[in-house]
Amino acid sequence: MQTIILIGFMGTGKTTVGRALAEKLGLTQVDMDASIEQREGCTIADLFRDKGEAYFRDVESEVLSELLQQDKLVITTGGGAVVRPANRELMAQNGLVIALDATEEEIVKRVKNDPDRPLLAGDPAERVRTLKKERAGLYQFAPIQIDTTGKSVETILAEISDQMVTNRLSWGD
Ligand SMILES: Nc1ncnc2c1ncn2[C@@H]1O[C@H](COP(=O)(O)OP(=O)(O)O)[C@@H](O)[C@H]1O
Ligand SMILES: O=C(O)C1=C[C@@H](OP(=O)(O)O)[C@@H](O)[C@H](O)C1
Ligand SMILES: [Mg+2]
Repeated sequence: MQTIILIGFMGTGKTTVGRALAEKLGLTQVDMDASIEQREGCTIADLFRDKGEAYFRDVESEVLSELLQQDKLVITTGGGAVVRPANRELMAQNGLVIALDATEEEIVKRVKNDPDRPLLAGDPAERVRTLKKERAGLYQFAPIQIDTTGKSVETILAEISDQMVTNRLSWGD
């Protein structure tokens, strides 16, 4: 079984759907943000505050390349892991990439009361609108694209399976 990588903007459900997908396929889920927090011994919010975003991006890239050396994982990335072209290339070459999306309104509804996303601090609706525009296109390299708006996790898993068949993709041996 090859490694599966979930990408998508913040709040599109990568961590949540990845957990269910790993359970369904009998794989281990590794959430990159959780790995970074464990490695650095602090929360993502603390890391941004104390060391800055550039430092976070360096750790994120290291964690990604280490995880991609293993098979049989479901890796749930942070929404900005696709910003560096080298990371996108690594993902495309070393796993099956699934992109999740949702409307701005749905994302804001899901994350507005969550203090754990430093890039959405202040006015979450404005931050989502601006950042989502800035990052438009960076998630398009995934062969599977799922709009999660208004859908249950079960429906999302079913749509992933449907697209696997339609696009003649395999989970690997
Ligand atoms: N399909 C869904 N429908 C409604 N709420 C969802 C859905 N998927 C995730 N959520 C909720 O949205 C929030 C963000 O989900 P999360 O999995 O952390 O997203 P990501 O990892 O992409 O930032 C969580 O509170 C989660 O419970
Ligand atoms: O989009 C981003 O730049 C980020 C997304 C977050 O992960 P989620 O997408 O799981 O919220 C987390 O990695 C960090 O706050 C930065
Ligand atoms: Mg997440």
